[in-house]
Amino acid sequence: MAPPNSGPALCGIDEFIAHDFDYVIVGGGTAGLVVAARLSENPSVKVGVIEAGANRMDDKQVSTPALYPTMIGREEYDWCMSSVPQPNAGNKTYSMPRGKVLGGSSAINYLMYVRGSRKDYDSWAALGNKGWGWDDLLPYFRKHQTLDVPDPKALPADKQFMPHAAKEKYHGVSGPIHTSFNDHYMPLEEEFCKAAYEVGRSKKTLLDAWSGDHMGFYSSLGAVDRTGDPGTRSYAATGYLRPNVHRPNLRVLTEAQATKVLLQGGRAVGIKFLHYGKLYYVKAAKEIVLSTGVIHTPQLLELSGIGDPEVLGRAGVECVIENKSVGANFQDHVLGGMLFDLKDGVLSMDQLQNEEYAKAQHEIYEKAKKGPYGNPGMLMGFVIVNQLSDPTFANLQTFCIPCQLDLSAGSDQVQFFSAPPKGKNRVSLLICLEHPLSRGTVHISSSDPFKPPTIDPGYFRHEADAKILAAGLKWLDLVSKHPLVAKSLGERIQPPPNNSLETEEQRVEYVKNHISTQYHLIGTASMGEVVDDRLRVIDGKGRVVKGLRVVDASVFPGHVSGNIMASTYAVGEKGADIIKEDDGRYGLDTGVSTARL
Ligand SMILES: Cc1cc2nc3c(=O)[nH]c(=O)nc-3n(C[C@H](O)[C@H](O)[C@H](O)COP(=O)(O)OP(=O)(O)OC[C@H]3O[C@@H](n4cnc5c(N)ncnc54)[C@H](O)[C@@H]3O)c2cc1C
Repeated sequence: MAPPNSGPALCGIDEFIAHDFDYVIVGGGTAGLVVAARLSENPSVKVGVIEAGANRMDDKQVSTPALYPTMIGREEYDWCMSSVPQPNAGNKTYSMPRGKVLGGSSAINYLMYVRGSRKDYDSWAALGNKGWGWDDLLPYFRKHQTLDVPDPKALPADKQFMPHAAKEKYHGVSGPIHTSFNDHYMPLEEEFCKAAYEVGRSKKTLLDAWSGDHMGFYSSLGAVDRTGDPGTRSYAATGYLRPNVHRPNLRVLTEAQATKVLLQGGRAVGIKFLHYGKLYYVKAAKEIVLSTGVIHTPQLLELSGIGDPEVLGRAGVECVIENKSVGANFQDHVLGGMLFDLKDGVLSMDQLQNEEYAKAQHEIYEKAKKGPYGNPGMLMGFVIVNQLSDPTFANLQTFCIPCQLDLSAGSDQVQFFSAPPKGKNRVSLLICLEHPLSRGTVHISSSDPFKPPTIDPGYFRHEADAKILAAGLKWLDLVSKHPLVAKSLGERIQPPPNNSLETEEQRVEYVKNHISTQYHLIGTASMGEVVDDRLRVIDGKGRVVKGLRVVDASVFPGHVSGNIMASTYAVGEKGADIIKEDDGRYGLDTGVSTARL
């Protein structure tokens, strides 16, 4: 039985401003709620959280796993931001969905629970960020996770399809975020998996895709709870806040937007924020922790006078602390691929367009929390294209998602999820660039905190990125022609059949004009540049700004292969342990060494 979705910690404005906080966390999202939960474990430490979105823990759009597309582009859930036109990607502007709700992007994301490869994190450490390699982070991956162990009888016979997790070594058994394998999938997913192994000539020894080696193809874990609150999304609000809403030393204010970090003598002392049209201030005796995510963290730093003097000057903000790296190093995973009609009788999630089928499945979900509504698409894999072959380091991720995802409208997320023509069942075969060489920026263009920052993802700024994605498209074309997959496919809808993929030039041209974001933004307050390896904000000369840290996905210094929610939780957990260690009030047994093993 899940605990209640509200409690004293979720308070109103009068109570919030009446508190004296040690720590104020700005952004009650994926990482922010991890930090809030961990710091408030000590009852004598007072923690406040300011979140712009609302508490939607009671909302079925959030809790029903397969309803994720219905939240994109709606202001109750999504910040609804867009990029500037991308000259190397069809000159289009691209939607940049971000969760504006308690739990942040973990409340609206696609729930895929993936970890990068060992080498991804070892590269962070190799850049000089001490303590951020794979071996350092593994305890924090385990600490945030509960692996809901599936009933072996319910699993497919093919162990490659759902690699049995070696839970003792790589997985947590009592962390706040539940992860599980799907208990409903389409036969086509299993066949795609087998075909991809044959085409990819990958090794077949995948033991555990969460062990720092995820090469291969499989149905992934998802952040779906199958034991505590079965069939529902497990996310930062349900995992890290819900069990702690009774804590007297934790207060969370929702629908409050921070507009500035208050600095006094070079030290962060408080936050200015707006709540229902009224301005307020709140102080932090110890620290301010920015966890507002990859777009809003650089925005808040810049609005507060921390950044590149030229950028700040153009926006009419006085530079107080110079650091030219704020808002730079933006990276995203770019998604391309193909769309096929399925042959008559082969079903996909698009069948949910059929009212009768949808009603029947909805009833099954309501009663048993099973069926397509409780099981978002999870079939994925990691591939290496030959020109960049390092056997441990995937440069492409692939997906077989049993529904239409319209890449011809990939710049507009609402259209991307549009339904196929009535009666059609479709499948999307996707390929995603994992380690882009292109870099983008996120900067303010005005001192108005309510004007969204200028987001320039820099898609395909580096020509090699389009070539790697195009090589992935060629690989995907081969998988689609493998007899195991081809037997279910009807007409190729995208690229249209007359759009040849024979030459590299044709493939590059195609991918440049048919991409979507995979929503894996990172890097705008990069470790080593904007924060040090203890996540303290630094100036351009490496000097620490007292009382101010960043803990969210903006601190990732380089990209990881795979979806990044799990890495963000791990960064949140490790960030919290670092803060505890520096605080000195948590006792010896709550430091880094105690991450549960
Ligand atoms: C649509 C979508 C699908 C995705 N799918 C997957 C997936 O399947 N698997 C996966 O691993 N990853 C996925 N991701 C990525 C992953 O969810 C994010 O990278 C991660 O959750 C980011 O965490 P964060 O803590 O950095 O930011 P967020 O979780 O976005 O948290 C930031 C919080 O700060 C709040 N905030 C911002 N500005 C202010 C302000 N000024 N004042 C107060 N509050 C503010 C926001 O409202 C938000 O709650 C997806 C992301 C999206 C958007």
